[in-house]
Amino acid sequence: MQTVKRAGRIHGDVRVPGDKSISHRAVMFSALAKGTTRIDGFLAGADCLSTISCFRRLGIDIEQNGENVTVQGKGWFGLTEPQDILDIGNSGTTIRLMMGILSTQPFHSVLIGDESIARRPMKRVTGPLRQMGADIAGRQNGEYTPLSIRGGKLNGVEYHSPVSSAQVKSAVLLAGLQAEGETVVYEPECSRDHTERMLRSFGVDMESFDGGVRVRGGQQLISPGDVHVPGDISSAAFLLAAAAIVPDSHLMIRNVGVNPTRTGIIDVLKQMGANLTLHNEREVNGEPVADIEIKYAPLTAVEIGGSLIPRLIDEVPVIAVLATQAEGTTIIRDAAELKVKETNRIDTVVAELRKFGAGIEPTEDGMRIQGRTTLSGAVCDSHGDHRIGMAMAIAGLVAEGTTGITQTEAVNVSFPGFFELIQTVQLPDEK
Ligand SMILES: O=C(O)C1=C[C@@H](OP(=O)(O)O)[C@@H](O)[C@H](O)C1
Ligand SMILES: C=C(OP(=O)(O)O)C(=O)O
Repeated sequence: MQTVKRAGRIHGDVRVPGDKSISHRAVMFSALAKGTTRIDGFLAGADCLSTISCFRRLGIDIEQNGENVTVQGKGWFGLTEPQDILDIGNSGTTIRLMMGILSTQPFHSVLIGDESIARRPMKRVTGPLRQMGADIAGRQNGEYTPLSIRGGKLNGVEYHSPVSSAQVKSAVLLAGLQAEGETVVYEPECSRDHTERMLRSFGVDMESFDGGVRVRGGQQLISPGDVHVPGDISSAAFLLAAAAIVPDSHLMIRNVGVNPTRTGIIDVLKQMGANLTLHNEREVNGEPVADIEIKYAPLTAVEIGGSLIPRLIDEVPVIAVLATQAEGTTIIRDAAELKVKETNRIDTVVAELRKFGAGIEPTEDGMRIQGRTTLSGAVCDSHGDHRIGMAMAIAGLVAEGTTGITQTEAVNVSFPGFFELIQTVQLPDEK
């Protein structure tokens, strides 16, 4: 069991590991482009390592040394039929994007993952890919893993996704890249656009418009040679939250990706009254990057919903922690997608924060959190969900006494070194 003690203050000048979404795509697209691509800043977390292992099984030579990865791409149709099943571990991004890619390949493959993945819905991807002509089988008619895909010739599709999901959008666009004709994906609210940005840096022509993305089939990827992955704003969010709720804190986080489809957490922190500034704003590989400085300031409650939700979906667990320390009632709505992440994050956040004495209620599509509350150290569980484990650790930094968290190995999915890093940025509470 990992323990966290109430912190005196949070201070320092740090970096966080590479962006998970960008790291997955960097490996996938490099494998699909002919020639050598060097990736730096790669997230060597369990999810992105699953992506590497799957592409090795598809015949791609990948050398990985910590944050440095070299991929010997063989072109879109250079992949070979895997001799064994492809195990994507805990990673929803890996399985859904690979479904799109494998649907275009002239061979058979089988995808499995862990028990959390086995509960996550896949019809949202199986459905449009079948419409395009892919032959996919799986439990409950393709809703759940294991999934078996026999790829082949696809036709373009005009797909109106009922959910705002970058994984759905990316899977359909990737399949569309090798389909006959044009593929258009519409979504209710704009989800993260790393696929579109990185594919453009690999020479693909695609049009983003209000409400969707359009791509023409029959395009090949051309490696840019190097891909630089910025720090993950979803990981930085835990440190930003810590500095936002522990009095007297002052923290600088360098080299963080600030793509506007991901910066909902910055908007929310500012709206709550946090003293937060972006420095040295620049663009790297078509992705906006900045250094983020935050100083403690008292917080007030917020209402969060609508188009903001996809821009902060993975940050909701830690936003709930922030809300326990903000004056007033915070309401989060339009976030039913939380129910189909690694855990049902509405249920797990509510159950675990209640152990600290937080005033938090689940709703149909979100939660309602009463602030500000004095939290008491508790023994809580990550439920095997990295973001829940880290959010509870941040709660532990303001809770009276000591907090214990079980199943914390899950944090390696997206933030290896998390507990060591929060140790280095905190001064002990001397009260
Ligand atoms: O495309 C991606 O890299 C991701 C998309 C999001 O999922 P959805 O597409 O299911 O919203 C997000 O929650 C996940 O952590 C990463
Ligand atoms: C939901 C997440 O990832 P994935 O869907 O890739 O498992 C996450 O990282 O919070």
